[in-house]
Amino acid sequence: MNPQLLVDCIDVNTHFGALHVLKNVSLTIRPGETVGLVGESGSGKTTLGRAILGIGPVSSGRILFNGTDIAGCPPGARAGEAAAIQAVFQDPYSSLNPSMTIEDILIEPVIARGLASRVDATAQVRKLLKQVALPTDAAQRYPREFSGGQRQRVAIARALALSPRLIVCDEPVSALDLSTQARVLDLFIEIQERTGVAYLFVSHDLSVVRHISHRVAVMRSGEIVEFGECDQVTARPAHDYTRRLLLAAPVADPIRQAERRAAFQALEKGN
Ligand SMILES: Nc1ncnc2c1ncn2[C@@H]1O[C@H](COP(=O)(O)OP(=O)(O)OP(=O)(O)O)[C@@H](O)[C@H]1O
Repeated sequence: MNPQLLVDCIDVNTHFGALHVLKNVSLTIRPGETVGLVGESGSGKTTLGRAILGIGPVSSGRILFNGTDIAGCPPGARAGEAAAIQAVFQDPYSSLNPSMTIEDILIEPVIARGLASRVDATAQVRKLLKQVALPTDAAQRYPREFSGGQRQRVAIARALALSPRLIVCDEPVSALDLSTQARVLDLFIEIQERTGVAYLFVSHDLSVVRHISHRVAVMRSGEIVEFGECDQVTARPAHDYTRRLLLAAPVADPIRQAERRAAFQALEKGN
């Protein structure tokens, strides 16, 4: 075991019936690091994220979390810190229960695990809302009263409620408009700087991954074909498939790219 690693996936395989989806996948995540996971639709990114979360199957291989093998172990059966691997998914509209107030959404994971009394958990809500830059009066409101970007902030706050060491972020900004994407990405970075949480950041969008990742893994047909420092992989890719992904990104949607650059530039100027 390497003590410098938070997550160490070793030769992970997943089959869905006859379909061999993950093929000897090895990938590491260091404490406080963001690893971007890119690849075309159907390449197996979500399957790997779900395996790490304990909500998807593993046929063989090991997933070490802080040295403990958690492969095939559902979240409820995970001991200690491994219980606190959290997730933020793509769709902020369907991932929040519409009949619950934001306060109830935020305290539910804490109460469900018996980690705090309702009174203590409620006291945490204000802090969580502040962490994601939502007003404290949001607590008594319902998801329908918020925009997509605000709902994704609620989903991030819910993930933070258990003080996780890792959040699996599966396309967490894909459903948002471009300026909201930039602001939510900025929030992910700010939270990481403050808390030291690590992210596995799954996206088909290389410009998003480039903005947020320390290292990038490229997945093709269930295999990691390239894994390295973000600058290295995106500026000097070693694999043809990565080069094709990089070439495809700006050409496929030049207007989106220009808008995104403008949004990031505005962010960098503090607008
Ligand atoms: N529960 C399941 N049962 C059967 N096949 C599945 C299941 N989940 C995923 N698959 C298949 O596994 C393959 C990989 O899917 P996965 O969702 O991991 O890809 P992805 O890279 O995340 O794609 P996308 O970017 O479109 O979300 C696909 O062929 C998919 O149809």
